[in-house]
Amino acid sequence: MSEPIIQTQGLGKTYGTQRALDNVTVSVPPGTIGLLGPNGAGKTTFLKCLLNLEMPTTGTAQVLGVSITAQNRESRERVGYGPERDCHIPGMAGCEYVTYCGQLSGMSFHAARQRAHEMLDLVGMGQERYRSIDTYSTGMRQRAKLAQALVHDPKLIILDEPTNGLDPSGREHILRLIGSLWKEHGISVIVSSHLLHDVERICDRVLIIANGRIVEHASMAELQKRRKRVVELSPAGEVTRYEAALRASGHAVEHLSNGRLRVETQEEDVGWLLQIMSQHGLPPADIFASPDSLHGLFLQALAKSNQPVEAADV
Ligand SMILES: Nc1ncnc2c1ncn2[C@@H]1O[C@H](COP(=O)(O)OP(=O)(O)OP(=O)(O)O)[C@@H](O)[C@H]1O
Repeated sequence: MSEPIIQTQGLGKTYGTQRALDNVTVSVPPGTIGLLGPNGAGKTTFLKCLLNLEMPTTGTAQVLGVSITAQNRESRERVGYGPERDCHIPGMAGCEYVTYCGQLSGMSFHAARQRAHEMLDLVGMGQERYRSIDTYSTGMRQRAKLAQALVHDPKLIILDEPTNGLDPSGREHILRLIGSLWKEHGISVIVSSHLLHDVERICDRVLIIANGRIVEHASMAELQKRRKRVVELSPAGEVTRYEAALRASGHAVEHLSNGRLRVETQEEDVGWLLQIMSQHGLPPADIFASPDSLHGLFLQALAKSNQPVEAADV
């Protein structure tokens, strides 16, 4: 198995009396990793501790095998960061800013300038790169932020809400790009997001954090295996007969207030349901099958942690 990109042992962070991170021990292999959790769960604190931007109160951690408290240039050269908030320098043009970030990470001016233009091309930024970032739209700022995270050719980039404020086509472009970084360039990505669908699309591994603790850490493949689909059945009449038939074949059935019957299954299709209906001579009914994937697992993980979830979090 490859070297973990992140390893933590009992990592904790307290602000005054607020425990933002609580005894986190985790080992994360390379790839595209989604960091999920509701507001205030501790995602940003976790990332900032890994980046040595916050000093943990307890525990230790290594990023790409290097202790986070070792203030060495090497770790800055190998890790890129796109923070949630704007981080540009007022008055600087996009290309000047990305070049400057490359220099801060140890590149010469000429190498940084060349690479800045390549990265601005990659994120889909055109001639706007010569304008002051102060005049940029939210989408353009997000692109500039991603370009600066990549400018020094890091082995790992850490992105906090990288698609915030992007319109659908901009979001699609950036998501595809982030999704390709590991597969095509060997750059691991840790992406913190509220958008479960985005994470599900581009990540091969998920960490869920709640109340400062990791409550789930699994590959997408493992999650797929655990995934349950929800099937709802809307019979035209004789609901009790459908219910009895489903129960007789060993299914737990929930009777919903809208008259539908709800069943959980691990089957990909509804052939099993059609078979039961046919065996019991039941007339056709409307069937609604929904893939209850990451969304359901997210809620289950949070329920275990007792962290309340706001509608906006899912
Ligand atoms: N500098 C700080 N001083 C005091 N409390 C803080 C500070 N930074 C974070 N916190 C608190 O620590 C907890 C975790 O915050 P954090 O920003 O890490 O959560 P998050 O999961 O990134 O949230 P969001 O999704 O809303 O950005 C919250 O209760 C927050 O209010």
